Amino acid sequence: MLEKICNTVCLFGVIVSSVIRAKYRNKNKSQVVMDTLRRREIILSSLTLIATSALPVFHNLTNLFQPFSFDLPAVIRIFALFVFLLGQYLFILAHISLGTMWAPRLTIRKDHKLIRHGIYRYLRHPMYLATWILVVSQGFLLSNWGILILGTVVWAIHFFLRIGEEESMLEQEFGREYRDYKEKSGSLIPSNTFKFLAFLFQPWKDW
Ligand SMILES: C[S@@+](CC[C@H](N)C(=O)[O-])C[C@H]1O[C@@H](n2cnc3c(N)ncnc32)[C@H](O)[C@@H]1O
Repeated sequence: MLEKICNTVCLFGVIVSSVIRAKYRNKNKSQVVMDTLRRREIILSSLTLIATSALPVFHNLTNLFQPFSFDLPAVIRIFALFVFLLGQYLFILAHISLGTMWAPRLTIRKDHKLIRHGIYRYLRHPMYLATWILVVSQGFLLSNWGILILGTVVWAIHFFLRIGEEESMLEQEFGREYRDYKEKSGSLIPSNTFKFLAFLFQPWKDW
């Protein structure tokens, strides 16, 4: 029963993320003026999508990674379920705050604005934090080494290659404003934990 719930939540999570991304992708029509490392980003984004979303869904439907399954006490699975839902929540909040400035690759748009409100007030990379949480908790939810290791390794490569490039690109575009923002926010760990937690309980006060 618990296994079925976990599998369904994972599937549901992939559907929710895809719907959100499609919504913001369609909204964003303004011209791209900078597309840093385009080819590398297309390849890495595709691999990340396959390893963290497509394969888990495929496994869910076909038992593709069955030989890599492991047993997990119910209490750890339930914990992983809550962590996974927290990751989804952060992912949704980050999309709401970043709005039309969101892009799947490293791009700067015409009239690009630096977002410093909502969840970005505390964290510069809430989507990446959410992705870390989702990738790891998903491996435990599905209790499968194949899903856990493949997703984590592919995402880790993408994350470590991308994060420095993204910060340099934004610093080049926004200069002093970005350096000031960097001083006042955390990368993956919130600058002010208490205010951050308060924000998570009432995000509508500062979308
Ligand atoms: C996939 S999003 C990830 C955003 C962020 N790193 C995160 O983890 O939430 C990458 C795009 O967001 C844009 N971006 C990242 N931080 C931004 C900010 N604070 N304001 C505006 N655009 C931002 C970049 O231009 C890039 O094209």
